[in-house]
Amino acid sequence: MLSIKAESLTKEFKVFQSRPGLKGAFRDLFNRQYRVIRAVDAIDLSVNQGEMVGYIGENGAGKSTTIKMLTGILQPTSGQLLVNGYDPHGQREQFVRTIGVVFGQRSQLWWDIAVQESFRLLQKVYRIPEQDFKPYLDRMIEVLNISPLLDQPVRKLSLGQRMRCELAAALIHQPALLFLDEPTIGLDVLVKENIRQFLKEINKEFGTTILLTTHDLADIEALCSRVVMLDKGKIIYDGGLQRLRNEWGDGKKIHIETVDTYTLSQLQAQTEGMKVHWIEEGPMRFTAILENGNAKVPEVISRIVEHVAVQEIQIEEASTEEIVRKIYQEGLVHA
Ligand SMILES: Nc1ncnc2c1ncn2[C@@H]1O[C@H](COP(=O)(O)OP(=O)(O)OP(=O)(O)O)[C@@H](O)[C@H]1O
Repeated sequence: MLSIKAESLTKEFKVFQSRPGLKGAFRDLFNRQYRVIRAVDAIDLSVNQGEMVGYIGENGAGKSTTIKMLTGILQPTSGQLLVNGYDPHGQREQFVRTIGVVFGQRSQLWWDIAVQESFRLLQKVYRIPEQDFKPYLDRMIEVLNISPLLDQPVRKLSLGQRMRCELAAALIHQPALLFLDEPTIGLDVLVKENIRQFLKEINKEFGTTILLTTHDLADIEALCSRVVMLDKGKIIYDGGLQRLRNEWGDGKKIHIETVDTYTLSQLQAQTEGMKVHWIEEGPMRFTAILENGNAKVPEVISRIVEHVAVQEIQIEEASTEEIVRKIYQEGLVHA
């Protein structure tokens, strides 16, 4: 079953443009001029139930605008959109019961009341029967380790504590789809790791679909097997994290330490016909740089170990962060 189905989804904003000078301001009074910004430009996106998808892009790429349409906050300018089988904007009331939302900067908990009171209020908002509410909430409290925080007002919590409570609040009605916008921003390493672990668990146990928007690519690496990359309102990559690495992560390096002394040409000879560039790092240390998906690491290694006495081998892969930076710099469509 599809959680999200978007076809040619587009959002345009009309932005008022003022003319310079006093004369311009006067003319603006009678005849306003607008410029149209296409924040999201005819995107097609299908997400299956249970998938964990990373939605990434530079500032202003159109991520928030997409999420706002997917959560029903904004009405699309054009295109088709079904989320959990609903039109998010048109059928908002039924639709919101099927999603959970965590927007890093905004809270859905009431600031001045104790956390558990917020949970109770949300139970009423979503009309969750007590027999469903209690055991599930107890489970969240345990896994997220928020029991000591329940009787504290939200304003007294640290960011990491609040984030864990936000997650419990977003999941209190057991939504099929969870939207996360920068869920680990500003958190320390340990809390980040706990939250990632928790998200993996709920995805596995309840089959919750997760759409994650983040600038922290470590979140994506830890959680998502699929990445959708947006640039100027268009999807420029939609596929596996591994494919992204294979296609863009050129410069994959193999560091080799040999037992005996070899010349550079002896090593070069082993990978003849392959797109491998060799560098001599020291008397018995060499580096092979593999070109973009053409030369495969296992094949290079097996050719080397057949004829060269090797002491140590180390493989260095480009990080997702480097790959993404490169894609934006080169501005090429590889998908
Ligand atoms: N309400 C609005 N009115 C006019 N323009 C808008 C509005 N909201 C967004 N935009 C414009 O649409 C484009 C996409 O913005 P959006 O906030 O979706 O990007 P983003 O990828 O979420 O960026 P960031 O990572 O900075 O949050 C930008 O050019 C932005 O200025």
